[in-house]
Parts: sequence; C-alpha cells; structure tokens
Amino acid sequence: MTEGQNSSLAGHASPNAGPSLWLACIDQLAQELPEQQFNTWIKPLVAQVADDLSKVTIFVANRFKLDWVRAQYSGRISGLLEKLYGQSIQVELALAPREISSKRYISATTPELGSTPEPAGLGDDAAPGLFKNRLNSALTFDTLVEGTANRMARAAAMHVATTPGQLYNPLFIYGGVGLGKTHLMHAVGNKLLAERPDAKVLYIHAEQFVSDVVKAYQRKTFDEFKERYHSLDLLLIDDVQFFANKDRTQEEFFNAFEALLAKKSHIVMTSDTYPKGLADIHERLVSRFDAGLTVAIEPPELEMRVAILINKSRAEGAEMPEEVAFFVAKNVRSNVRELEGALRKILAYSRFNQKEISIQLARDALRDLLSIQNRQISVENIQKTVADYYKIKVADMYSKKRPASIARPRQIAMYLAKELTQKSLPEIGELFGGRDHTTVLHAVRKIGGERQQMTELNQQLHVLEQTLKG
Ligand SMILES: Nc1ncnc2c1ncn2[C@@H]1O[C@H](COP(=O)(O)OP(=O)(O)OP(=O)(O)O)[C@@H](O)[C@H]1O
Repeated sequence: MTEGQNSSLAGHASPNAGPSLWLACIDQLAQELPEQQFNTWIKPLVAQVADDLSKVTIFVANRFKLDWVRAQYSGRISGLLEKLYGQSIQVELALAPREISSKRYISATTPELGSTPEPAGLGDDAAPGLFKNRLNSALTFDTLVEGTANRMARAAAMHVATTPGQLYNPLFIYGGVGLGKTHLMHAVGNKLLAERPDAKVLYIHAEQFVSDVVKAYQRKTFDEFKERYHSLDLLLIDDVQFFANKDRTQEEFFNAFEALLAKKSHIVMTSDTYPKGLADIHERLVSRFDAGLTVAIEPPELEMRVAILINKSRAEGAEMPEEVAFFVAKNVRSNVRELEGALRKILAYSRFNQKEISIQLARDALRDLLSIQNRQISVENIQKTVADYYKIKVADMYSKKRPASIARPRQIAMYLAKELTQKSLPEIGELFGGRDHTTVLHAVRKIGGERQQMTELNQQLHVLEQTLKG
C-alpha cells in the first residue's frame, strides 16, 4: 500500500469512525462476494482499527486461514478500505489473540445498527440454572419503525407480547429477506420479559434447533432436550423453512409445539414464505403453523424507508436531512438491511471526509451501489424476466394482444417497471408498445392493490423482484 498523501484527519476521527469504516468494508464485500465465500472467509474476520484510522489489523483464527485470506482477499480488502476512507491505510493480518472478545475489536456481527447476534440455542451452554434467552435487547418495538408494510404483523406481535398464550397462537410471520421479521420476534421477547422478568423466553434460529436435535441424538439426551424446550413460556423460532427435509427435527418440533400449546405457552415463527408455500415440511406441521394467525411483512414503502433512515441515523448520532433520506430511500428499495448498509456507508463517508450529509455526499458514498442498480434494472430486463417467468414471448410485452394470459404478465411488468426503475409513466408506456400513461397507471394501481390481498401474487412478485435485483 502507498503512504498516505493526506494525513490531515489523523487523530481527529470520531470514536465511531473505525467501526463504521470496517463495517462499511464488510458490507461491500457481502455484496460483491458469493454468499458461501463471504460466510466462510470474511464474516469470521475481526478487526482492530487504530484510533487515528492509520492502520487496520485483521485477526484470523488460524495459520491456514491466515494464508488463505492473505492470498485471496487482502488486496481487495486494502483497496476497499482505501476507497472508503479516501486515503491510504495500512492493513495488517495477524493470528487472533485470546482476548479477541474485547470491545475494541469489531467483527461482522458486532451488534451495531441493531444487527442480530449469532444464532445459538440451548445446546452446550445451557448450564443448569443459567438460562440464556438469546435476545438482542436493542431489537425492541421502540426501535422498529411502523408503516403499512408491517402494521398488521406489528399489531399482532404487540398483542402476543402483552397477552401471551391467548389469541394468535402460533403467530406465523413471513416475508422476504431483511424486512424486520427477526427484529419483530426479539421485540416480542423483550417486551414480555420487561413485563414478566421471570418468563422463560427463548429466541432460536431454526438451524440451531436442528443442531440441538442432532446433539441430543448423538448424546442420547432427548429427555433433557424435551425438558428444556417444553418448559418455555415463549418460543421464538426464526426461519422455519430450514426444517425442510429434516424429518427427525420436524418430529421433535412437532412434539415441542404440541406440548407448548397445551400449556398455553406462545410460539412465534418466521419464514420466507406462508405456511402452505413451505416445501418439504410435513403436512401436519404446516397445518398447525397455519392454525393461529399468519401475517406478512411487505417491503417498506417509501415514507417508511425515509423514517427508518432518519431514525437510524439519529440513533448513530447524526442528522440526515429529509431530502437526503428521500434520495436514498428512492434508490435503495429492496429491504431494510440494504438501507442500513447504505446508511453505514454514508455515515462513514461523512465522518472520514468531515463533510455534512447532503445529496451529493450520499451520491458519492453510494456510487457503486447506484451504478449497479442502474445497470441491472432496465425496463427491457424486466420485460424479459417477467416474460420468461410467465412463459410468454417478450414480443407480447409490446403487442396489442389482450388475452388474460398475456395482459396480466404485461401489467405485472409495468408495475415492476414503475417500482424498480426511475422511468415515468409515459416513458414506461412508450416502452410497452406505445401505450398511454393511463394504461400504465391502471396496471400499477391494480397490481399494487391485488398484491396486498393475494398471497400468491405477492410471492410471485417477491421472486421476480429478487431475480431482477440479482
Ligand atoms: N421497520 C423497521 N424499523 C427499524 N429497523 C428495521 C425495520 N425492519 C427491519 N429493520 C432492521 O433491518 C435489519 C434486518 O431486519 P431483520 O434481521 O429483522 O430481517 P429479517 O426479515 O429477519 O430477514 P432475514 O429473513 O434475512 O433473516 C435489522 O437490523 C432490523 O433491525
């Protein structure tokens, strides 16, 4: 790495600048690398950033990993840090010391901006008398912004938190990635505990439940396992789609489910799809999942995204002007996790460069993200993806044909064009074979309205949106 040309910031960085810089770098790598690679090599890295931001030391667990990370990723990490900081930084790799849990170190899962702690269950660390509920105390109803997208789910969750074991049992919350399902679950647990500190609450990710079943199997400790799970007052279980094809886990979960319901304990579950949409889960479980209340969380609407940005930025000690929040919210639409990533980049950029948050600064901080979006989502791309999905010809997108099998996918494509691109209604009409803007408006309203009512259509739109966003 080259020596810094400008060291004027040395010694003047804010206390949050180091963590923000490293987390912004991690966010960027999460977007650039395949998930598997990111999870294996980057996520476990822990960094220590010098107070004057002159040096970042990255700790790696063992020698083998150290060599691999150095060979494969160190150049990229240095380049990214330099780009984010705007001047050179010395990057060093080292073997992790024992005291790595000290607060001065930052890992990809450091609970900043409300991130969720690593999933963990009752497994090894559930020593007698010491019950870990695994709740993240930062994820509360107070920090969850309410909007049309999550109103129903939030109201139901609040009801469960205040009067558990009564209505809506189980509560099944579903929706796409990063929309706040996990947050809502933790909020239920935290609220119940605030009112009844003795309540036995457990948050667990479905994968950890699977791993607990495996351990109980290996160690022949099913009695202990049952005693622990069946004695809960509130079980919060995340991402139950992970139970697919795991027969023994499903059986144990079924038993726990029945036992908890019988004693009026409450169960809250999340998933990426509604119960009947779950693949490879036994019918008897699916029907039980659906027997309480099933609610969706939708992608947040514009005003909600703006409110989330302003709130989260305030929580980080920075004021984001409304016009900047609107600019960011219009450009980052998919989910809240991405909004948080964008916010982190903006805050880091503003801190390092000691500049006020403005639209121009946001544009600079997010330039990679904005250019990827502009490159990827074009109306042509949408037309092709929707035509493929509904098995019609791309040419039918511009044709005058009217049978429902063609007209409906065309309306869906128009709706997505309005949602995912910056094009105006007349421009979209033009790209759909010279149609009038009122035709496009009609399609946008119709599909938008039906989306709220029809689960199946909503799922299809989720799939299309995820495909288009890559
Ligand atoms: N309405 C909201 N207000 C404030 N923060 C939110 C809101 N919705 C989501 N978040 C934040 O966005 C991030 C992602 O949310 P969360 O982890 O709960 O998503 P999820 O739906 O469980 O996603 P996944 O399916 O990927 O686990 C979290 O940091 C969460 O605190």
